[in-house]
Amino acid sequence: MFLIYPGQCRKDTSFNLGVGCSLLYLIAASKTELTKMVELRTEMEMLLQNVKEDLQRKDALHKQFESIDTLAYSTTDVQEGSNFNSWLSLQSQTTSYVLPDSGTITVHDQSLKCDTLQQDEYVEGMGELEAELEAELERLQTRLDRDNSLKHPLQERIKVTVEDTDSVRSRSSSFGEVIDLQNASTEVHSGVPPTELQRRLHELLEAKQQERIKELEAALECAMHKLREKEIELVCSPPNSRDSNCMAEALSDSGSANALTLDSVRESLIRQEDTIVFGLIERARFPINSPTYSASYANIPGFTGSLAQFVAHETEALQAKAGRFTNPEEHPFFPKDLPASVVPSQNHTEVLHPSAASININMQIWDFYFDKLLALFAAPGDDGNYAATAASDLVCLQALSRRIHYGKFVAEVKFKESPKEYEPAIRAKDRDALMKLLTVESVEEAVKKRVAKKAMVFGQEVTLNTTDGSNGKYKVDPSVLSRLYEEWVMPLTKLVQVEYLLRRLD
Ligand SMILES: C=C(O[C@@H]1C=C(C(=O)O)C=C[C@H]1O)C(=O)O
Repeated sequence: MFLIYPGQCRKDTSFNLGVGCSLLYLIAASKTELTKMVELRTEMEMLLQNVKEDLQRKDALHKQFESIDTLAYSTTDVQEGSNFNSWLSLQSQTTSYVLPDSGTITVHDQSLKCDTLQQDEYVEGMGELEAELEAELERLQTRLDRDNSLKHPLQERIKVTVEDTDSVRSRSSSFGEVIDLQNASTEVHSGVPPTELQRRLHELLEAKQQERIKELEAALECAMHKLREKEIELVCSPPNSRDSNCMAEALSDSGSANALTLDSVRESLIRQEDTIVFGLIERARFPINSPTYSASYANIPGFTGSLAQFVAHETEALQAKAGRFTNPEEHPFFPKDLPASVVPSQNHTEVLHPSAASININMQIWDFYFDKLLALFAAPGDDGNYAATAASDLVCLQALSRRIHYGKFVAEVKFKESPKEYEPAIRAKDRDALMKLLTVESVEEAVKKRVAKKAMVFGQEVTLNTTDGSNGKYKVDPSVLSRLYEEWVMPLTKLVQVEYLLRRLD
């Protein structure tokens, strides 16, 4: 059984009222919060929608860029290219930021999950993207402006060149274009394109230059030809070349031994170079023809030796009878058993000391000629012309022998010019000292160069279809001549000089 007091009943009622009010307040507060949340969500949705639209716009722009990138980047420098690349990478980064299902409500749902930091980065990325895009657009515009303005200066340049070049101006009209200098810019602009004008101008200048080059080449060839003629004149006409007798050359007009000078002796040596060069050229007509030098091949009755030896021996025997070796300039290769001269004796001027007759180094000459020199200028092979080959060899050998033994005359002149210098070394039989005294290196250098040149001049293949008459081929390699003189002719000439001087005071 419950007993209800009137005071207790009032208390309960007011408590219930309080709770009810609190609940109402809470409901109202919750509603406000809910409204705020809905507003926030709407704002976020709008924001994302804007971003999405922005991206779509920029995507479209990007595609536009790509379609014109050939134009834009053909003249773009590296920096611009790298800027654009960085713009693209930024764009792709940003795109990937919102890519999953962009354009659907999922974006919104996902965006709603994004924290504040992500949103800040996103907005920042978009700002950069916009800035980059603007920059690219500006660059593109500038490039287009530049391309337009380029045409004008080019025309100006052409105009100036045309004004400056009278001959070119006259030729320009020959192309059917009239370039009016007052209205040049407008005419050129509306007429022939500047690049075409430039190309033609270039062609004209090139043609003119080619013409000039041809003129100069012709003049050069002419000068070379004249030079060559002069060279041949000089080389082929040494002084005192009228007489084939070397002594006669060296003794000059007076014909006395005292008329022999170092200059005249050297002139004679120069003349003898010609004989040697021609001798080698003649021998070079034949290949080596090695049977010529084989004793077993020759098998000549009553003679032991090769065909070359046989020919030399028999030729010398005949020439001895004809008086050849009564001349102090001549030295036989086979002096043993030489027949005496059968011709009236010639009055050879006695220039040399009588002991000179005992000097004959032909064996050394024979050896270096067959063992070393021949293979340097005669082609390998065998054409069967052994007799002619042997005769050619003898001509060379005799020319070399004459030249080398001419050292006796050189030594005599040198001794006569300064006997006091030579006498001590002669008495002391000091070969080295004598060799030093008689050696003149500068003369030797000149000799080597000259004989090589003679090989070029005398031994060139002469043709009619080249301007200078030569095709650059030589019958004997010029370097063989300088080597012949350097290694054998001059050293042996000096050896003869030393030998002569050693006997000079006997
Ligand atoms: C023949 C001379 O003597 C020496 C020998 C030379 C030669 O054989 O060509 C050249 C110079 C000299 O060293 C000379 O002085 O002319």
